[in-house]
Amino acid sequence: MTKQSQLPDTETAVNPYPPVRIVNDSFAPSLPSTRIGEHGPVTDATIGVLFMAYGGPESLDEMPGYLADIRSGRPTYAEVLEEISGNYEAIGGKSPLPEFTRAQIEATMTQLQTTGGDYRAYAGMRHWSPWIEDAVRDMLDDGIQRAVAIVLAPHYSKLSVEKYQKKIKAALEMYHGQIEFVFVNEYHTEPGYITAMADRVRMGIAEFPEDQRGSVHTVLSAHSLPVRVIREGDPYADQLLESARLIAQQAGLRDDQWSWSYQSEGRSPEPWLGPQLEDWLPQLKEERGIDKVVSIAIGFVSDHVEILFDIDIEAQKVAREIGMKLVRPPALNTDPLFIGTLASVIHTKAQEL
Ligand SMILES: C=CC1=C(C)c2cc3[nH]c(cc4nc(cc5[nH]c(cc1n2)c(C)c5CCC(=O)O)C(CCC(=O)O)=C4C)c(C)c3C=C
Ligand SMILES: [Fe+2]
Ligand SMILES: [Fe+2]
Repeated sequence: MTKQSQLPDTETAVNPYPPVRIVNDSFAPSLPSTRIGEHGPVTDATIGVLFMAYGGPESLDEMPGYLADIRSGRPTYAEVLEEISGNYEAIGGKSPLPEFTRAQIEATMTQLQTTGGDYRAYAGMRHWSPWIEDAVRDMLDDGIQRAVAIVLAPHYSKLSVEKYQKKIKAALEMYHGQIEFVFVNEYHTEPGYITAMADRVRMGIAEFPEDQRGSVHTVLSAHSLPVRVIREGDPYADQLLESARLIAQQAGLRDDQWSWSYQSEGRSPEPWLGPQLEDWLPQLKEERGIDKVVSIAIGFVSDHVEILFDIDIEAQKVAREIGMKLVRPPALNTDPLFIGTLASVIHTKAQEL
């Protein structure tokens, strides 16, 4: 999300609302249960796989609760609620993230079944239902003793992956349960992920007429974080650049044919990592005369609001205003190379159990 509303003190807080899902008769959530796919009897050989994702509201009614959780109970102001709800309205009134998450888990489990391992899938969201805590409770109820935990985000940060992992540990304490977990921390240099992203670059360039392709510039981006976090030693920014260089190399881009930017800066007043995509595009145009761009968000593995709104609507608007053609190929979603990567890192990690 962008920093449209830096907040004056005078605004009115509209919550804390409790972060609970509002359910009505016609509501069918994409992830109605933490258990995904076949769930027969658990044996000593069974390995649980806990897939974790950010979570997203599936109706605008859920927005106050969702934001209350993201903001860790700090009040959400009316202007912020209105602005973020407006962003979701612009992309269809709901987050597509839970649906993509389910599809990614189902596809990964199909791949994992070919390894001969007895894997059982669970879904747990960090900021919305079904919660990571629900998944851990269901795993304990099912008698799971050993498990792999993976976040549907390839880069490690103490503000992302570590927080998901801490939720598992807190849930085990809360339920006085014991499961031996091994954690996939990152998979940002896995060849399948890199190749799948490089394919997206090629896909984007192919959208331009053949005689223009040599002058297309690719901007790789990821969610910004406060600069302070990186100064404290967080590996997130280094991992992103490592991925970006590998993707550009794999896509056959020269150094002048690609660049890096951050996106979706949060609202806190401290400095966030930049440049932000919507500032970087005009700079590319002014300083280097670039007017054809492919935009790829390499830190996200599915199409959700940070892409569908922040790039497809906001960055597109900036591009149009400066006479730039911006192409944004689809996110990885259920790309077989990416799904193969997930299955392979999970299976490799499971050997540690
Ligand atoms: C690496 C860090 C982050 C990733 C990846 C990330 C993904 C992500 N975020 C949203 C939606 C929202 N995020 C918001 C705030 C927010 N996000 C991060 C970090 C990552 N998010 C931070 C540090 C913050 C600030 C939190 C705070 O304490 O205020 C918000 C709230 C409003 C806003 O600031 O814009 C939303 C909404 C999605 C959908 C997403 C993708 C999976
Ligand atoms: Fe955001
Ligand atoms: Fe976020």
